Amino acid sequence: MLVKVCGMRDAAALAEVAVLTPDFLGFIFAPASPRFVGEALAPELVQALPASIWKVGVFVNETTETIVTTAERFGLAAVQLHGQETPAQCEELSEAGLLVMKAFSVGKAVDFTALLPYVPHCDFFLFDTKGAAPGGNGAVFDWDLLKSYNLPVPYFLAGGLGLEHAPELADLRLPGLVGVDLNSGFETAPGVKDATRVGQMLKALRPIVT
Ligand SMILES: O=C(O)c1ccccc1N[C@@H]1O[C@H](COP(=O)(O)O)[C@@H](O)[C@H]1O
Repeated sequence: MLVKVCGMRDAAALAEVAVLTPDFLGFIFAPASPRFVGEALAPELVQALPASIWKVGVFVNETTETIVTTAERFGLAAVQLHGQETPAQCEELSEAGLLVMKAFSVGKAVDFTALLPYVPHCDFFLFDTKGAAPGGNGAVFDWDLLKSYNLPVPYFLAGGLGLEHAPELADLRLPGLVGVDLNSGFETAPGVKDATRVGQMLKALRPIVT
């Protein structure tokens, strides 16, 4: 199971979590989020992270130009699009050399056919719980809705995941599921990850991590 730890904005916590070598580290560039990177992290700090960790910029309805400029500034190799971004914008970002992860909000039902135009332009999908904010709502959705997923794009499961979900996630088998996204459930304050809890989750999901 791939693990993405999202919403990094505290330099000390970032250093502690990076040592645990999650597969992906996420940085939020949505100004309305309490996890907005803003001036909290120097670009050089993000650029200096181990090359083995994918650095992901999370954006909500930003222009392609802003996303590409931010990615270059922080040395991001991947983008997570967490708003109403179009398939055409996914294509532009993919052509700019970025790994593209398109997030979709899940409510009481999902229509996977609506995702078909995104298939050729995305490396991953991410399913998150529909809520008041575009992301980071800290709520879990009904994972059974993903049992009928039949598209060729692998996806991450997100939305309110916490350490209490570790046993269920370790055994979870859903078509297309390749990873999980850890965010507000692993914080001592918004944007301050608790490396101890992240480490425990990694150990549960990737038992070879010591
Ligand atoms: O975390 C945020 O503040 C945020 C803001 C805007 C877009 C995405 C955001 N986070 C993403 O939301 C999901 C679920 O987070 P949570 O576990 O419910 O806190 C996750 O993919 C984050 O990357």
